[in-house]
Amino acid sequence: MSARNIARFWEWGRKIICVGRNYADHAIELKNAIPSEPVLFLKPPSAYVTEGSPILLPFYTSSLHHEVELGVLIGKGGTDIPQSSAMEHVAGYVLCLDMTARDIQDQCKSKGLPWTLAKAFNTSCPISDFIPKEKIPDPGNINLWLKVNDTVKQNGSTSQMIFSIPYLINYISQIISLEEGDLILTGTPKGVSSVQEQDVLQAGIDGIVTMTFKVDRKS
Ligand SMILES: O=C([O-])CC(=O)C(=O)O
Ligand SMILES: [Mg+2]
Repeated sequence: MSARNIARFWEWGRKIICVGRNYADHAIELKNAIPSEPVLFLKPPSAYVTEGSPILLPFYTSSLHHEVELGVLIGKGGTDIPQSSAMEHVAGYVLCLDMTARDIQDQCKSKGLPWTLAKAFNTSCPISDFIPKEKIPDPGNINLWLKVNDTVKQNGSTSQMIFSIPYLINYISQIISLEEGDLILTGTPKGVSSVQEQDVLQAGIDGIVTMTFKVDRKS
């Protein structure tokens, strides 16, 4: 069997672990408390979508939001990974969108129900090309941006994260063992807003990567 290619990790069927409220400015814009420990939720691998395919509006939402996030790709698995060696477990990065049915999430929050319908639907995790680790020497200080139809909506630095990447790898791996090919979405800065059918979303990491996705409705 030929060696698997980490650059096509989304085909491996591994976990997508998402961190919520990791930027104070975004927690505040949605009137959430600033967390004292990371807020975690999951997306299934069927949430992945790559450039060339559209983001599909779920039929049950009227408020689909974009959230641009840095994705950290695990290259070496582990349990109880110490912060001091956490970065040795990283293979690289991807730019991600944590697409969120905000109206459904609000309903789930008020009813005390899980966020699965709001966060885990097909195409809820658009991703860029794989970015090898060496291309981002300091992932704690890069700029993420997102435009909807050429209007800038989000523009924030990963230096604003409440919980750093080593902290998140240590915290998550004490609860959910990490495996090669798992992806951690590290949360979104402020500026989330709703998108409509036929909108074009462009996102990037300054100097590193850009990606473009169209929003469509399932035919
Ligand atoms: O706002 C949310 O839904 C939580 C979240 O995913 C984030 O902060 O990135
Ligand atoms: Mg998010």
